[in-house]
Amino acid sequence: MLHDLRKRLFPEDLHYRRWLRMLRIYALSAGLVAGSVDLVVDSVANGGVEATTLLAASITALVTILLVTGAFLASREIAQNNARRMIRRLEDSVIDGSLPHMPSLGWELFDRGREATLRLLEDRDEKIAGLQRELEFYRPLAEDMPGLELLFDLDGRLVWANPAVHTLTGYSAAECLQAADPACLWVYAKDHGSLRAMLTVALQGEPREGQELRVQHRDGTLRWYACRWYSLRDAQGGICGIRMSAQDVQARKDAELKLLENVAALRRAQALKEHYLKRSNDERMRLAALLEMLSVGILFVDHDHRVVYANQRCATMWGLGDRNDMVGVRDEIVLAKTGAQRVDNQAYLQHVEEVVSQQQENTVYDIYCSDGRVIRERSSGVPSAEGDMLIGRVWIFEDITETLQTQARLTELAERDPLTGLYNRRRFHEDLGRMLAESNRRKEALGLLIFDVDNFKDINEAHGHQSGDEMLCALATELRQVIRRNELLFRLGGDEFAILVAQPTLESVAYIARRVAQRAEQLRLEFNDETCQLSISIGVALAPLHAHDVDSLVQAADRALYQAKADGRNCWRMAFRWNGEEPHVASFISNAPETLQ
Ligand SMILES: Nc1nc2c(ncn2[C@@H]2O[C@H](COP(=O)(O)OP(=O)(O)OP(=O)(O)O)[C@@H](O)[C@H]2O)c(=O)[nH]1
Repeated sequence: MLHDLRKRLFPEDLHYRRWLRMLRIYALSAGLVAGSVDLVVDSVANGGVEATTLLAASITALVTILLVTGAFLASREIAQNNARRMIRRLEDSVIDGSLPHMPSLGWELFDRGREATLRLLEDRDEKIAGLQRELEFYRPLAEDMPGLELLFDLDGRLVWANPAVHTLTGYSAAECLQAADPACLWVYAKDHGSLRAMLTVALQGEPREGQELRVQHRDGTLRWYACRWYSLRDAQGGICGIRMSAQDVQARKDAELKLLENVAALRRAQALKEHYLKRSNDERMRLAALLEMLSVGILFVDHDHRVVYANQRCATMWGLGDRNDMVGVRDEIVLAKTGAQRVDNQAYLQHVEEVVSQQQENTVYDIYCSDGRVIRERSSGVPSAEGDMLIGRVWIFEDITETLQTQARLTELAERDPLTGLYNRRRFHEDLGRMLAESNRRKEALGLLIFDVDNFKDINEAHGHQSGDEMLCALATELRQVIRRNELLFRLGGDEFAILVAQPTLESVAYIARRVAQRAEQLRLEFNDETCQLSISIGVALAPLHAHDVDSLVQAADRALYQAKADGRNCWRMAFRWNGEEPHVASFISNAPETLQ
């Protein structure tokens, strides 16, 4: 049995011999103990113990104790050596991954330990096999990852790279592993520092996400990658390596770049828009201030017929209160509210209807108000910025009452003779042209009487210029009373006057000439207690009887007047009938009206 045990557990003889030697020592010790005990027993049985016997027995016992102690120590060393040897075998088997040859020692304690160890090892093998299967399962996943997958050890050395590294960088996994600085083999030079910083942080157990760097392919092209760093931990939780997982984000980078460009373009556009908006607002404020300062009322109505803008002048002009209250109100409401102020509201509404429906441009319409005001209205369509449509209509209201009054006064001044208050030569020519045209159009006659005070120079010289003025004024006043509704009296200048007669007959103008001459003759004025009297000479011409146009009609009347002067004054003469030749002056005198017939 010992031999078998030796062969199974200790192939070397050294330990066996030591063990055998120990057994012999035990046997010898047992013999010595038995001999000494036998000697002492014999001595006791023989009736006494001799000193020599006792000494011999004592020495024998002492030797026996020493032998047993030595055997015990030797067997303990052997046991320890055997245990160490088994442990070494276990360690070896753990290292090379094989189950150790552990035969039974035949001792219960050792065998229990052996069986427990074998169970542990079998468990370990099963786990290893399981891990192996898992590894085989996951390996394709790791190797087929589309991005870069790299493993670094704790010294930052690359220990594994997935096959995709070849496609993505142009360097094979083997080339990467052999390179002195494999990561920097294909990381863009400007990003080497970033990569080292990321690796350092990851090795410190603080991996970060979202860091990006550029990978430069062997062919020189650059692409952006997003890196994720993971700490690989062992069973005790300590960091045993670093995994870097990098995904191509070039498309996202391109999109981001495009987005940034678009955002920049948008910002520029926004800034430009704000700039123009500010300018537009400034412009609007300036325009609003300008519109408020204008003396005209301004009303803008959009194409939906609602008031969009009205200045305060407009609101005040039409008695509509605050201009802001007008905004948003329909134009028909505004027209209705202001209708009572217009003399002929119906005509105005019709005008507005025509202007709006026919989209008339730059129309002018004078609105006569019941309070005496005259408001001139102008309107025009407002085109859109594109110019393809009208966005509304602007109405401008100008109170021209004062203007018209001033104009009337100026016209009066320009057309009136300041001395006598009669219409002057300018107005005479205007009215003559207008009435002659009207007469021609209606195929009616027009009569012209031109008369001159006889020897007025003498009156001036005799009584003074002032007296001459007074005489002229008195004559004008007198003749005003003679003039009828269809007759107009003018002072042509100096002592010369004229009368225009609408729709005359030869009889009627003769009658007027007589009447005028008589009233002039009857006029009496006192100068320096001296009664003064005057007479006039009259030239008469009719259109179209004696002339067809203004100049020839005046000329005919002038010639008749000249004839009256030549015939001794204080008479009237009529031009000859016009027969296409030079008109001849009639030789009728004022006190012979019957000869007209
Ligand atoms: N007082 C006064 N005299 C005027 C005015 N305008 C012109 N005269 C004068 O009127 C006179 C007109 O004279 P004439 O018409 O040429 O001659 P006349 O003396 O009237 O003689 P006949 O016309 O030939 O009958 C001139 O002496 C002018 O100086 C005026 O406004 N006031």
